[in-house]
Amino acid sequence: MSFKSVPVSILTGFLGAGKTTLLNHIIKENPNTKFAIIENEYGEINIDSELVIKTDENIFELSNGCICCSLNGDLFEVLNKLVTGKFDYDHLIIETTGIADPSAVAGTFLTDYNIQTAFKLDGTICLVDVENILDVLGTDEEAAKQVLFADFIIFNKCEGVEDDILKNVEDTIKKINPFANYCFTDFAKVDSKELLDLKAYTKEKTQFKLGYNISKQSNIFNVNPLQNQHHQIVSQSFIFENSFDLLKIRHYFTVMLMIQGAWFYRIKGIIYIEGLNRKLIIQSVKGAPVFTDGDNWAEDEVRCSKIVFIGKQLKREVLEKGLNQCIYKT
Ligand SMILES: Nc1nc2c(ncn2[C@@H]2O[C@H](COP(=O)(O)OP(=O)(O)OP(=O)(O)O)[C@@H](O)[C@H]2O)c(=O)[nH]1
Repeated sequence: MSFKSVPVSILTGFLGAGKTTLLNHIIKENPNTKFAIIENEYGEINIDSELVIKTDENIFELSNGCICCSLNGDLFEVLNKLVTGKFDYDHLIIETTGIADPSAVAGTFLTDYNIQTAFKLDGTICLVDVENILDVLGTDEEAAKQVLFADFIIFNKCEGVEDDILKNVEDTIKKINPFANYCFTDFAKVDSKELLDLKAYTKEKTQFKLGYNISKQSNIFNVNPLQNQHHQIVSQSFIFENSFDLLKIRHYFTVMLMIQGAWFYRIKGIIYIEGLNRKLIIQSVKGAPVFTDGDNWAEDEVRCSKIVFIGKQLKREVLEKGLNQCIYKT
């Protein structure tokens, strides 16, 4: 049983804003800190945990739902496991889904007496994709909740964005949340020492932030009971055991996003390509796909592809048919 009060940082930000990129940056910048990481993915399969750089961190996955609503019970279970198990860690980082309301996650640490004894919420960090945020704020209220609740805002993906657009984004975000500290960057390169030591949740500030009275006895399952709807945002996850044809799959994603890109908020996948010893990573954030090399397949690893689509009005059978056409054929 651990009796130390471990600091907790919550990473929030809309789909594809750069949360996993920040997480990897934090891990790299702090080799002497042992992190426990909770990865929540809005799909049945968890891609992010495989995209986090491999160290000896303790990584826990919460998939198939959003941490701020249906998965709150699972979060509670992982926290119990961390407290009662033989895990060695100095700091807990929770990467929420891109559509999570971080106040509900923070509430877990502020309303449950046992959890409060073991963990100390340090702060909520929100990634803002400066290229997409204005569009997203207009259509998805989750994005505004994330900005509103943040203690530190990272304006990410700034390279090449014109100054007047940046200024517009900054003004808009400051209107939503004038209290957070913030910085502008690319690939989430920030001073992580400062980020992990925000000390944002003093008792007085907490009550103000959450907007409701905190009772030591309240039950975490009752936090924000009405906010378990994420509009029409759906996720469709696929696992394929057969290998894909490199040219066909690249062509499929490029053309599909060109024609129907508006419906897709986020695509990420780890793809098994015939003839390649490396995994192929596909990423798309409201736009053209980006393909990068992943790690080599380990000798004992079962090769398969995992692909998650998140967006509106996504038809599973159509996606499945398209992907099936890209399977490698001899
Ligand atoms: N050009 C550019 N790409 C970036 C930057 N930061 C992150 N990316 C890329 O944007 C994509 C999404 O980044 P992630 O870190 O996975 O975003 P995320 O917020 O964790 O995504 P979800 O968990 O799906 O919501 C990846 O392909 C990143 O490499 C940046 O500053 N500039």
